[in-house]
Amino acid sequence: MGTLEERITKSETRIFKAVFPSTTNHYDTLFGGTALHLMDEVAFICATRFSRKKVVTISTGQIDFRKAIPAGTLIELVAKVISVGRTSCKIQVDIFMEQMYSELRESVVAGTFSFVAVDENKKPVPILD
Ligand SMILES: CCCCCCCCCCCCCCCC(=O)SCCNC(=O)CCNC(=O)[C@H](O)C(C)(C)COP(=O)(O)OP(=O)(O)OC[C@H]1O[C@@H](n2cnc3c(N)ncnc32)[C@H](O)[C@@H]1OP(=O)(O)O
Repeated sequence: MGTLEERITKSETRIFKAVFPSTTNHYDTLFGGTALHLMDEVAFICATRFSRKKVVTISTGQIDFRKAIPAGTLIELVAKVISVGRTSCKIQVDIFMEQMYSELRESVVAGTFSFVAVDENKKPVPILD
């Protein structure tokens, strides 16, 4: 099991994607709904790896789209547990954009997602045993 800090470190979750035209809008930048979908997915994986329990999304915090993400770039989503309650945990998700053919990398989107651990009757249970 390990300490709380070890669990948080171990559950940090990263996903890379290439931004292809199939995921972009009429401005040729990543569709916001696609970004939200990917953020919820990586946050869900992080919360699941942290708790190793069934979790559901209870809320999202403010999501800041600081820069548009053009087609033809790479993105990395990084999810990390930032707070732990009795039945819930909050996950910070950052999206970093990278150029394909240079080392340029910058933080472009950030937000938080909260999850609650639930039992088979969908009732909240402790997030950690
Ligand atoms: C195009 C290709 C498609 C491909 C496809 C791939 C899909 C790739 C996507 C993957 C993504 C996966 C994501 C899956 C996860 C869902 O999809 S879940 C679906 C959406 N979520 C739901 O339906 C949940 C609905 N809500 C509920 O069922 C109930 O509110 C819950 C969660 C069981 C909680 O019940 P409750 O009685 O309200 O709980 P209560 O005891 O009051 O509070 C429980 C905890 O929540 C906290 N809480 C309550 N309200 C809030 C709030 N507003 N904010 C923060 N914390 C709160 C409380 O403080 C408490 O925390 P602790 O202090 O114990 O730590």
